[in-house]
Amino acid sequence: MTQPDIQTVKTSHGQELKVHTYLFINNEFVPGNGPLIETINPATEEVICSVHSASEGDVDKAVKAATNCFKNEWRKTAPAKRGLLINKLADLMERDKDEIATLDAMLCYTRHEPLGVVGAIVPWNYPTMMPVWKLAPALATGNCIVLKTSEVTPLPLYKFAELVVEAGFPPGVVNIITGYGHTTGSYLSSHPGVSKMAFTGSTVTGSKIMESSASSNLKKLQLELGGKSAQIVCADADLANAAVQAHGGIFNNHGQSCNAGSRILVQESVFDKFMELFTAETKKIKIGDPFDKDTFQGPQINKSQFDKILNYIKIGQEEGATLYLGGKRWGEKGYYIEPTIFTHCKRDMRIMQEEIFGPVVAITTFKTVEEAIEIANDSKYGLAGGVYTSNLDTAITVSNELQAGTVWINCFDVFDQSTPFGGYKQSGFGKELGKYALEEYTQVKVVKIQRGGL
Ligand SMILES: NC(=O)C1=CN([C@@H]2O[C@H](COP(=O)(O)OP(=O)(O)OC[C@H]3O[C@@H](n4cnc5c(N)ncnc54)[C@H](O)[C@@H]3O)[C@@H](O)[C@H]2O)C=CC1
Ligand code: BAL
Repeated sequence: MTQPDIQTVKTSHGQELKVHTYLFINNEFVPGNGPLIETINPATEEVICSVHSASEGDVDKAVKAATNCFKNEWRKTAPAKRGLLINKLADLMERDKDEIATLDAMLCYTRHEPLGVVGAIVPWNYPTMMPVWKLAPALATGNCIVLKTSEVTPLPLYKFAELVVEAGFPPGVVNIITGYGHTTGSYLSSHPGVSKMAFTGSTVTGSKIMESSASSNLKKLQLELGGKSAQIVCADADLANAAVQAHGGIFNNHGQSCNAGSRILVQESVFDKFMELFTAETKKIKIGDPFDKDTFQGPQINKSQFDKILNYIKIGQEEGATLYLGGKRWGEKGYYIEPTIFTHCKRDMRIMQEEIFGPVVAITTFKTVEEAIEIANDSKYGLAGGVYTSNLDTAITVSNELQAGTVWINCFDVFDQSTPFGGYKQSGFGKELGKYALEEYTQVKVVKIQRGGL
């Protein structure tokens, strides 16, 4: 026989309280379908009461209630109204504080503590910047770090290591190692002495690191993974600006950026004009020696990336996209690839879905902003996105609706160390930069003190 929701219980001081023992779903106390769970008074070892537990069906009900409310109401409720409700709840808690305090502890505070030894694994595309994005918040919050550079670009970090010594850091605070991913990287991410892994690289490797974390010691994780970011060019945009920004958005660092705007969606009515401006911008690219100050585009990082990119260019042609510009090796020596533009791309083509990580952009058209949002979100990735428009409503609608961790408006690839960066969906989780990064490298301890005993 099921017990009533409200039970009268006695505290160890003999005080009588009425407590709920049912589940709270959709603002109602409802009986749970799991077994009853006894609440034990740890001071007396006596049963205070039994509470209902949730079966899988109850969990489904609670998730469904939260999902419905999130979609249809709470997400759209004005922050001011949310504030009023939260304030009202606070007033009610204050009114009933004695009762709540009896059921809880009395004096309570939190401490943000370092995690201990942080492991970091970085890629080759920004060999100094990616490590620094991890080192700075890790050290500032009191952690020590073991950082594995990419086996392809170890050198800058060893120069950095010299500066660590010169600056006077105690030995052991910063440790930098190099090695292959499947050996050194895998060992580091499985190491029981490491409390957290911070990783930037491919989504495939990110999921391996998640497995290593799960099977070793449940390390806290921060994963900054791949991307296939969309740049949406609306008909009302300043097209000259859009062409310049979208160009940098894809071709900066030869396309070797996780946030590269490698899909460009152009509103049908301005397609020809945009292509004229964008192509003119692309043709200005000076390819050559990376040490020459006029060079915009140097070689790709290595033969394997070079081959991979050329293979994607072949795939794009085979899939029926129009090769509008470039598409070949540049020169005869070095891993140079011509800046390459595909047009008439279909959203399910591999060049629209997969991270190429090279100077290759896939362009398609759209009729309405709603359609552009749908195409942009049709990706397993969600790192970044952009919209070019002169309409504030459009800018706000697109930035609200894009499933991406960063949205640029009338610009692209703009970074600032005070604003956080990180992905949605399979672009990973956790934030780098800004104060959010500090949270990634700390754990919060709650201290509750029973007053009177001290
Ligand atoms: N989103 C981003 O920032 C990056 C994305 N990529 C994508 O990944 C593709 C392949 O490039 P890769 O250099 O092979 O990327 P990757 O993700 O395999 O390598 C990045 C880092 O992870 C390490 N690593 C590899 N396997 C590991 C494992 N099993 N356990 C622990 N660490 C491991 C590597 O040694 C390197 O330090 C690129 O074409 C590009 O599409 C690559 C680099 C950065
Ligand atoms: N563009 C900076 C972040 C990255 O590509 O990894």
